[in-house]
Amino acid sequence: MELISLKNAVKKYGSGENEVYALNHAELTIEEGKICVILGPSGSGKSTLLNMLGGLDSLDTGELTVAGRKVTGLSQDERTDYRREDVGFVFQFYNLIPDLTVEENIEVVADIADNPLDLREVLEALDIEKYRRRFPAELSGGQQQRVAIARAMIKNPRLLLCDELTGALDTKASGQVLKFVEKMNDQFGTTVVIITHNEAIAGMADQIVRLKDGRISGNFRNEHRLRAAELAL
Ligand SMILES: Nc1ncnc2c1ncn2[C@@H]1O[C@H](COP(=O)(O)OP(=O)(O)OP(=O)(O)O)[C@@H](O)[C@H]1O
Repeated sequence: MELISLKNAVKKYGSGENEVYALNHAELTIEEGKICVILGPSGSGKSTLLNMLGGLDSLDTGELTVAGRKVTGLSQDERTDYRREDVGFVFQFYNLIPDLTVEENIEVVADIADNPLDLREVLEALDIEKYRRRFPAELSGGQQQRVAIARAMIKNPRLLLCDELTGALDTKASGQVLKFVEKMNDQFGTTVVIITHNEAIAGMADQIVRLKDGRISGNFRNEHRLRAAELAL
């Protein structure tokens, strides 16, 4: 079943000579329960696309539907509801709250979720139970990213959006973090969209999308999907 449908998406920045099409009539569908990796050079529109999918920004023209909800045309408040209910975000730099413990970082999101997962289940799934009373600064980058994934997953989102989630990690920690992303997809059935510069990550995708100058320049089903543990990062 289709989770995401993006039709004729246009997003422009600037005007006159400085006008840039960050998305230029982009069309994309992503099936529920799949892992989709979006690749593209710097400036190709990856972050713009992710911001649209996550309801952080709105299109100039075109239509986005996620889980049957028409995201284009939602008011600011409705978009906030969409993000809160349906989308988990993971960014390159973890964005954890430094003064809260691991557990508290996750709980603050659980508290505003309509239908959160069980905290213990999420801590166990990401193998971070042992760090629950630590503060972010007491953890390695890879461990912090696992906490960030837990925080995104606790609300049981339909969609997990990951923006360069291994960009600040070494190869070993990157592999570990990707294994946990794959586990979220397996265990909770969450649809995952990963935006990255790293071509090797595409190996774990069911769907590989390439962006160039705001256009979808490639969109393939990956028939020979690798497990995250097999990636040559
Ligand atoms: N707020 C903005 N104001 C003006 N131009 C913008 C803005 N955001 C993005 N752009 C432009 O839109 C285009 C797409 O940018 P975007 O950040 O989506 O690309 P990207 O593929 O994510 O790049 P990177 O990999 O460097 O993050 C670029 O030309 C960028 O300069």
